[in-house]
Amino acid sequence: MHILRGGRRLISFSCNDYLNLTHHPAVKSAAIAAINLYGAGSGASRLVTGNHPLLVELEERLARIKGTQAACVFGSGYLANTGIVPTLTGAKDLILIDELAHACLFAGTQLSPAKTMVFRHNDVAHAEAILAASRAQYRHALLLTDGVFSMDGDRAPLATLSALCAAHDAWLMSDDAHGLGVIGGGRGSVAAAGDPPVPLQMGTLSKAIGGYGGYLCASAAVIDLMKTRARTVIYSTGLPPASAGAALAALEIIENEPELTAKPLAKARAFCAALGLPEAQSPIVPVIVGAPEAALDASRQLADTGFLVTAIRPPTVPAGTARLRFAFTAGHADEDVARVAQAVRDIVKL
Ligand SMILES: Cc1ncc(COP(=O)(O)O)c(C=O)c1O
Repeated sequence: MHILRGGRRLISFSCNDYLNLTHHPAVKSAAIAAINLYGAGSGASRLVTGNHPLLVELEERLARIKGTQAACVFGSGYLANTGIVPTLTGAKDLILIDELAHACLFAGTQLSPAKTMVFRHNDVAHAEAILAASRAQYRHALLLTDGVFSMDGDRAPLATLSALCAAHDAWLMSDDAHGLGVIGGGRGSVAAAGDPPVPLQMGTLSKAIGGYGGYLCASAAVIDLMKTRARTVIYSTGLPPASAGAALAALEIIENEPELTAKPLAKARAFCAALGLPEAQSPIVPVIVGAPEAALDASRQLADTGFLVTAIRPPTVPAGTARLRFAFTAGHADEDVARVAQAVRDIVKL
């Protein structure tokens, strides 16, 4: 939560370590124990000799939390998305993707020969219009969305998208990188949406889980396909034991400490209430400033006040929407949330 920058100790509102598990004693001990037992690295692709028992345990646990038949762990969230999308789609298929979906979902579409069409952000009617006009010309259709959008903090309408996909015989895939551990009682964005059918639930172990790695939770048939076909599984070294061990310990905490998992969203909501912003839907709150220089300047001024809040600029976000991106964690003191809100009020014209 604290970061040393240029010799100064700043309170960070820019870290995705929502539950502060990167430094949790049980998580660190589990990583050390995994190294002691299985070594520092996995030594090879999982298909060769890199498939240590902790990965299997982790997959079982992720599948249980997400309520799917099975799961596949990848080296990272980026590797997951760039592996999953081209494994599921071919030249005769159609991909629909939300315009604000994460860069690595777009990277996945670039690795697929399928036709890709972009729908307006969270605009189910636009996605429906595309499916109504085009679905029949393609073999399979895959709709891609973030569950929680990483730069805006809003959530996808997963229940409506699920119904849309069912009506048009399309697969729905959600990226829950910023949902697991912090919404839906800790189970993520699908749970928060009331558990609608979402057959492909991807995520990362690098944010609320506090470590590193990616995953897909899905049916046993899809997971078998990933483990035998996804290039980022087959041709990449298995996740190191320490990361798997740490993730298992983190998930144990997430499943057993609902009051902890509720905190980041509560802090984000207190911040929004203090500034008169719309209620936060996740621990991520953007304060849109507009011009890139203005965002950089506001970030510098906040640093002078003792807060690290990174400016996010195009091309990461659309032109004209440069912003301060706040990420709230369980460990942020209520006084610091109030103080940073006051600083924003002083620095940014809202
Ligand atoms: C929505 C989303 N998906 C995927 C990723 C990539 O995950 P990883 O950092 O594990 O590669 C990120 C961020 O890093 C993200 O914000």
